[in-house]
Amino acid sequence: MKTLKVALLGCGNVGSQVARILLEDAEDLAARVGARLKLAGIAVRNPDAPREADLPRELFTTDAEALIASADIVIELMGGLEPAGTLVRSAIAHGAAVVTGNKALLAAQGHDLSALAEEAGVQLSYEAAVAGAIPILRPIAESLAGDHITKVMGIVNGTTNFILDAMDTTGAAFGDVLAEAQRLGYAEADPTADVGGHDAAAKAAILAALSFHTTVDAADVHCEGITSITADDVAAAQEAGYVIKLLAIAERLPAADGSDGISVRVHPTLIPRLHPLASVHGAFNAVFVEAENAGQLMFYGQGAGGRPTASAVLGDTVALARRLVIGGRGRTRSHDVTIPALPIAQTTTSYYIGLEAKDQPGVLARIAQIFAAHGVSIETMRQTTHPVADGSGDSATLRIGTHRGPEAALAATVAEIEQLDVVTAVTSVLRVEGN
Ligand SMILES: NC(=O)C1=CN([C@@H]2O[C@H](COP(=O)(O)OP(=O)(O)OC[C@H]3O[C@@H](n4cnc5c(N)ncnc54)[C@H](O)[C@@H]3O)[C@@H](O)[C@H]2O)C=CC1
Ligand SMILES: N[C@@H](CC=O)C(=O)O
Ligand code: NA
Repeated sequence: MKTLKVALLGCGNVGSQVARILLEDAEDLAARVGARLKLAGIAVRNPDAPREADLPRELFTTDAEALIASADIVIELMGGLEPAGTLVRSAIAHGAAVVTGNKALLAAQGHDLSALAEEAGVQLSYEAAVAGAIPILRPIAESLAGDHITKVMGIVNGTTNFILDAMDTTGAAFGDVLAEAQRLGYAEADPTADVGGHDAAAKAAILAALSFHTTVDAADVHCEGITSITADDVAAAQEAGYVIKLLAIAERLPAADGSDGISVRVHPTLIPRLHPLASVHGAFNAVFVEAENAGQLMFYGQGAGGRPTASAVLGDTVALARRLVIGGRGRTRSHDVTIPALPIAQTTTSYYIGLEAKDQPGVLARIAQIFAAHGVSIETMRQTTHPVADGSGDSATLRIGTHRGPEAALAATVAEIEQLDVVTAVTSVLRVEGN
């Protein structure tokens, strides 16, 4: 039986599990591939660092380039742009097939790397980069290749879902839950990538590029994280029958001139508690895909963590190893159309607004007039009154839900309401999906 040499770059949460599976399941993998997958070495910064899995010391090296030079398959699980980018390019130049879970690298340089791989006739696979263990990129790129995807919407960051879910179900504090997500291996090396929405934005860019057969610049993804979400926001959402989730949304929309555009965005979103995405708990992820002929599809599973992510890495490795056994050129994704990215102002959504106003006659009418002036229709309004701490009278807490409208009109409405002398604070503005 033929032997394919595998070089592993990085041995952290995911890499250590990939190494373990390659060693423990060697016989099964050989039977599935039709060739032995020999773990030739593991490149790390410190070969003597303690590892999750019990791995032979002689596999470790600090010389990644030497390892790559003799490999048939290179698995990059270091993370970050450099040296990962240079090493992936080096692997492609050597004619090795590449598997990576590095969404930051793919969102920033995926187009160039795919073009290089295409030119070199080598395979580049990255199922682990989006929604961990969930098979989502292969279904989009292959199973739905004969359809037209119109929208992709999902929970694609395990860390933030873990945090928001704990805030919603146990009232836990943000910082404590983040520390737990780090301990469980869900968070990125720098967790601001998670809580700031950038990890989800990188995944949204990858999803949009594959779904719409185009190039998506990570800078074109509108990105808001969850750092400003408070326990009050969570409680107000609960009261109104919603749950707050960080959603990544990519959709095809008509641009202002009537041509086609795509909107790619990540932001905290209210969704009704009966919506299927509301029941995605912990570090689980779920992605909705809408296609012209297939209709609605939903993919659900573990989006983070060493073992689940290693499953996706091994799936890619087996698939491309099978291709190496059969022979022939590999095929990576192709971008054959350019669709402009639309600014967030050109999307359509609905808002749920929380504000504090003076409890005086005429206040509601003034607020309602501003909505009307911008053509924004109010769907629900709730008011509770409470005394102001300094004894100067009563304050009204207002929660206003709107019908769907252009984002630009909704944002202008909020900006004008903030200027009203009777409004003491706009406490939260969240978009709503799934109504
Ligand atoms: N942890 C997770 O749940 C998921 C992670 N990913 C992605 O998989 C990749 C790996 O993630 P983790 O295993 O969680 O990261 P990690 O931080 O636990 O492990 C990274 C490994 O790479 C090594 N490394 C980093 N820079 C290096 C350098 N310059 N030279 C040699 N070795 C170097 C580190 O020593 C460590 O062994 C990242 O791109 C991440 O975004 C993707 C999906 C899920
Ligand atoms: N940090 C990421 C890991 C998986 O991609 C997450 O929390 O989802
Ligand atoms: Na995946």
